[in-house]
Amino acid sequence: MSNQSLTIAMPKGRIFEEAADLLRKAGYKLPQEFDESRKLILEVPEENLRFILAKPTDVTTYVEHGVADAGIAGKDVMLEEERDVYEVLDLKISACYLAVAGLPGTGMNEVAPKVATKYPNIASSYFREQGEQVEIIKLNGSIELAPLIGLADRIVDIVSTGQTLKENGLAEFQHICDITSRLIVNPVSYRMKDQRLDDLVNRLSSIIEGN
Ligand SMILES: Nc1ncnc2c1ncn2[C@@H]1O[C@H](COP(=O)(O)OP(=O)(O)OP(=O)(O)O)[C@@H](O)[C@H]1O
Ligand SMILES: O=P(O)(O)OC[C@H]1O[C@H](OP(=O)(O)OP(=O)(O)O)[C@H](O)[C@@H]1O
Repeated sequence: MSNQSLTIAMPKGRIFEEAADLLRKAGYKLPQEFDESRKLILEVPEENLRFILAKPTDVTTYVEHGVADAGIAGKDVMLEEERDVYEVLDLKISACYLAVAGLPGTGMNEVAPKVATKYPNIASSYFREQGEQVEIIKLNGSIELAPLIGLADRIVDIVSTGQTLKENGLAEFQHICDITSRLIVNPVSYRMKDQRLDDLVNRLSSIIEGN
């Protein structure tokens, strides 16, 4: 197989552990330093492989610009950003879903309905498809605060265990879509480094299918 160099963008944060585990099971020698150090670029010279560690929402940027050949990103980020990258494999890790939630027993304000979210594009297309005209308010975190404090009637946010909704006394109204992490590839790398990327996909696929 060709020994072209390969750069893979890895998400920091909650996806990291499952993604690293999957790559290690697929035989990629992620240095142990990865789990402990603050270093952001780690080389595996014997495999001509380099990993970069990025914020989950920035992985798509590195891959779209071609400074990383491949990366791991949540489907939520892919749907929100519509980047020019190929989504080549469902890694079936970091499962969660996007939902509409709000205060139980409340409807939307009939005159000026407001929806708070970290995902303005996903939220506006969802409500457009439902035939509802809403004002979208972009937040960057603690989305569940919005209905509690009177900023919005509804939120669109990630639900995983449901604990955050429960502890804040919110109800889930609609399930929008299921989310898992995906392997994404830069379109030029896909052509130029096809053997190495096929190998990556095949090795990861056999682990995912065996899980
Ligand atoms: N409970 C959850 N909350 C948020 N994201 C989740 C959850 N469970 C799985 N995910 C997936 O993990 C991805 C990364 O999560 P998140 O954006 O919270 O990253 P982080 O690095 O942990 O936090 P931050 O981006 O604030 O640094 C999401 O895009 C989503 O696909
Ligand atoms: O269903 P659960 O298991 O409770 O998980 C869902 C929560 O986790 C995420 O928030 P995160 O922890 O990323 O914090 P944030 O508010 O800063 O986005 C998400 O935005 C929800 O608030």
